[in-house]
Amino acid sequence: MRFYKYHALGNDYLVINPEDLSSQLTSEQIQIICHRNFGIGSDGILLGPLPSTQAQFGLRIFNPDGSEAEKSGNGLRIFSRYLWDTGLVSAAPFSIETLGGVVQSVIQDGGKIVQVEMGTVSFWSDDIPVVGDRREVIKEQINVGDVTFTFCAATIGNPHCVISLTEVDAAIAKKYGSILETHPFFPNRTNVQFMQVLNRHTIKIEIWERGAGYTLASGSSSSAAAAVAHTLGLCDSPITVQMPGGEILIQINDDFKISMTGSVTKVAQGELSAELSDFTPLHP
Ligand SMILES: N[C@@H](CCC[C@H](N)C(=O)O)C(=O)O
Repeated sequence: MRFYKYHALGNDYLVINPEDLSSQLTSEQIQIICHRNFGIGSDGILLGPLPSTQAQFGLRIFNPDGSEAEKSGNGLRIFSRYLWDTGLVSAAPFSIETLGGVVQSVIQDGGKIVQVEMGTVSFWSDDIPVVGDRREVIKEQINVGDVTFTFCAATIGNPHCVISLTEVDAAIAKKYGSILETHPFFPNRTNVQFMQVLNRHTIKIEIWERGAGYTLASGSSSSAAAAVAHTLGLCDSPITVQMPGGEILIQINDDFKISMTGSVTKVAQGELSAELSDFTPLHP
């Protein structure tokens, strides 16, 4: 089975073309392939191009724990670059259908930069989802052990919990991320961002991803956090999102439509050993 490995600001994905699969990928296979020791190692798998009646291409996105994500901003930039590298698209905009909706991509700088129209951010509880009465989830309280955070929740197709603090670092994301990811407020779990506003056009985020854990960058997290900063009146579009892996530019229009621009880097391509698919580690 062929794979193509790319990273987007250190958030790495494997592209697998369904034409190279003899059968559906199982959750266990996804977990092994993504495992940093027992497999190739990645923050997820992009399965495509798939047929679509809504867009030129279809895409399915899987997290390293085997769960399926509705959307992935870095994943969409990487998949767009794969389509460019394989000659399936040109410089003209093209559409991709995901579980979280249809997006439009434009290749820039020979594939090194990709701009994606990510769709519209919603803060409504029934869209995200968040339990409780239907409302926009803005500046609510959430208890994590003996700590209470003020958070906002948003969706850009996948769920996000955004916590604004005066200072953020990797340690706080790693300490509280997994508890917030699986908090009962979020029936489908959630991605988590700890956000520090640096100025009216710049934020810094530390990320704990649903089904992936701590990652160096996230496009959908950047979209959600920037939208929260904007709706709280703390930032104005365009917003540069600083992450450990690098920066993404987020533009927000008056209807909260999000445009995301960021880099993509090709890492490798190769063949997955048949032996790997048969391997079942004791503790994956
Ligand atoms: N890294 C991605 C997010 C991938 C999906 C996320 N883990 C989820 O389950 O929603 C990004 O760049 O958006």
